Amino acid sequence: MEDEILKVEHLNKFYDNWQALHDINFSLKKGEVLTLLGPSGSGKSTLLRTLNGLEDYKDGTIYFQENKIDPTPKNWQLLRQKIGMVFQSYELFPNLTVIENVLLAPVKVQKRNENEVRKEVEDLLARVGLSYYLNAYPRELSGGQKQRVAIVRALAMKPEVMLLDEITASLDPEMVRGIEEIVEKLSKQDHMTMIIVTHQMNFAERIADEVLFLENGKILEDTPGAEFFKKPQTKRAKEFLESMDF
Ligand SMILES: Nc1ncnc2c1ncn2[C@@H]1O[C@H](COP(=O)(O)OP(=O)(O)OP(=O)(O)O)[C@@H](O)[C@H]1O
Repeated sequence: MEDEILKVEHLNKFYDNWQALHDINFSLKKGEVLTLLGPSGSGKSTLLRTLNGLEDYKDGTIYFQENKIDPTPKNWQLLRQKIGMVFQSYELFPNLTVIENVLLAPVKVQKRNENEVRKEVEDLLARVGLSYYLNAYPRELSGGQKQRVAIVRALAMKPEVMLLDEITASLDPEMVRGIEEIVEKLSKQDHMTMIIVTHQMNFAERIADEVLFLENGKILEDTPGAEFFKKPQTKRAKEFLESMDF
């Protein structure tokens, strides 16, 4: 399909002998935001991590821009330049400053010109309100600021798609909204293609073009966001939304 960035067909994932993901199928088009919802332990993080090569899978096929991924470590290393990921726990290097954290991959991995990248990332850091913190260390930042750095670090690679794994889950409530606004702008203004795992239902409703509802490692629903939050198709999804006070 034209403009298809990611496609997953019949993906099965095991942890030892236990099956964590069952026959996962979906596709993601350029500019689209897919949100993974479901109860704790339903396999959302596992699926996201599999799409970034952080988890192996037993069978099934993942396509990136219509090319079948040969899931070798070397291929995933290359693909991580195109498939950016942001984690709940920031994963910043504690011994590097903000600007050093952000410049590391574009300069050392992508071998791009440092001055050129520096200009770009300074603009990105300004956009998220971090101009005064270029030379600060992660320990000097709040959780919300650290997460902004992590988002900019992923963006600095100019990825085709971003995977966001519960990126507001460790933040104080007053920080959550600021991060959500950054992600919403990324979608609405920059048309960034994203897959988002979140427990914030209001945010998911605002941002999701499509919702995958998972339970026990299976996709129970694949529904447009506008429909899912008004009228989920399955009883389980309805109960889930009620349990989230939605
Ligand atoms: N490294 C691992 N080894 C073994 N089992 C794992 C591992 N990681 C996750 N699991 C199991 O896989 C299942 C899915 O976990 P996963 O973290 O993907 O769920 P989730 O939907 O993201 O949950 P949450 O909303 O609580 O983050 C759970 O039963 C979990 O215990």
